[in-house]
Amino acid sequence: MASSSPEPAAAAEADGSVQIRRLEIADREKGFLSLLSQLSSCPDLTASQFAGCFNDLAALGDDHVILVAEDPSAAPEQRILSTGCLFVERKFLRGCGKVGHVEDIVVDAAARGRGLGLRVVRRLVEIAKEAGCYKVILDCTPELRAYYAKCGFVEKGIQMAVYF
Ligand SMILES: CC(=O)SCCNC(=O)CCNC(=O)[C@H](O)C(C)(C)COP(=O)(O)OP(=O)(O)OC[C@H]1O[C@@H](n2cnc3c(N)ncnc32)[C@H](O)[C@@H]1OP(=O)(O)O
Repeated sequence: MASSSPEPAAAAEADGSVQIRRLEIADREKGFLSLLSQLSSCPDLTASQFAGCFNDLAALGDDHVILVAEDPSAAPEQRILSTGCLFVERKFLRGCGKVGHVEDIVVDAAARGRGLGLRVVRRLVEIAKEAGCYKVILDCTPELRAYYAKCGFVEKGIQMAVYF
């Protein structure tokens, strides 16, 4: 019996055509915001609102890196399969040291379990190391301990927050 073909996203992941790169302004049209809405509240933004936020963040240069994973074979508005962010905090401590903060990691529900989340987080950690950060930290729920352990993180301290 012939085996069924893999889904397009799985095939693109398997043949290496899913590329991880920095966010581009055109990614608004490729499903970037709907992907983020799988993580938290992310109302749609007009092209002008998106461009304003994109340009503000781009002005931070390599201190604010947003990566996306794109499947060029997917429908145009569903090409962004994963994203993650690195914010580099600069300090006086540790001889003007830098700390990397990993934020906003998400993989499209249809593309989970194929190693994309791991690839995005590992790349962000590499970028932080290349930027001279002495550590990389993140906040997550207890359910994600095992996932971030696979990404190379160890549990340290507790998270506290004030929400407005
Ligand atoms: C700092 C933050 O942003 S915290 C917020 C994290 N994001 C979310 O919770 C959004 C919803 N969830 C998702 O988008 C995805 O499920 C993610 C990002 C958590 C994982 O992405 P995926 O691409 O599915 O993970 P990936 O396939 O790379 O898994 C890597 C390894 O971690 C394991 N893993 C993945 N998710 C989990 C989990 N929830 N719990 C335990 N282990 C997990 C996998 O089994 C795999 O292990 P293996 O290499 O031994 O097979």
